[in-house]
Amino acid sequence: MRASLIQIGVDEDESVEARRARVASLVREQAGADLVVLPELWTTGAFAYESFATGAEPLRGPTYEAMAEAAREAGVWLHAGSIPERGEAPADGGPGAEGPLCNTSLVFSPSGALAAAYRKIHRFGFDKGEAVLMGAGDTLVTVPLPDTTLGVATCYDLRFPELFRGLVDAGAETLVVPAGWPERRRSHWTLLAQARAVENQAFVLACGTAGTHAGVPQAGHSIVVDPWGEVLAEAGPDEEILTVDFDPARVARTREQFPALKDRVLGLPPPTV
Ligand SMILES: NC(=O)CCC(=O)C(=O)O
Repeated sequence: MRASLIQIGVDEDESVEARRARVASLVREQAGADLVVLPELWTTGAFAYESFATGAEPLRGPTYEAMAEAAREAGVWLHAGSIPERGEAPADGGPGAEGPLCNTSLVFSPSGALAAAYRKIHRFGFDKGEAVLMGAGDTLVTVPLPDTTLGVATCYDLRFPELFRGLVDAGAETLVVPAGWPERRRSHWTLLAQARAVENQAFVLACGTAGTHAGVPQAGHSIVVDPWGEVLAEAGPDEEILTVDFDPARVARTREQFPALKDRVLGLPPPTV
């Protein structure tokens, strides 16, 4: 299987419309790949909190349309990263009522059909930013492809191993993590991507952004890790397309030859004091 991770530079000197057109063209250039992956919130920037509301789109908005068409034209599975999605206003909300905002990932099939939407479960920022501006998803999402099953998670989710175990229990073999990870915590990014791969005996495809937005330099360093925890490919700090060939059958082989997942002990009682 060939995957291309498009590590987009997200800077404020490019308009959302220009970036959307540029990204659509980069996706089209990946014809021949099986899977293309984009980062988190690449239209606005994951740390551009003031732009979440102004840059919000309905699920089937301009980014959806552009990415569906690009996936179809390239004939690839496309994890189109995430958008700030504005949900529908509640029917009884009164005039001017707005629907909730979510950090929503979109996955398209090679025919351009929406295969899955995943609303980020763990929102970043503690008592600020995304954590207060966005609503949280509550549903795990897997996507069956012809040769592997994707399990999807977004950025800060990478810090929560139980989410990934849930995906593995649901059949995931390739864990796809779009992100807008800051340079300041780059060592965590690499370490956590490798940890999620080793503990789940799965491929991890983690695609971040480059550039600087809202004063936050981005880490870049998109990374592909195999089920043994080895780094198959890693990008540098700048905009880059990271292309990697991998054999999805290695997941089943690794799980068979080193069957640690079978030794899980679930439902332990709390410690006694
Ligand atoms: N956009 C994010 O989820 C950022 C996460 C992050 O900076 C971290 O976990 O560290």
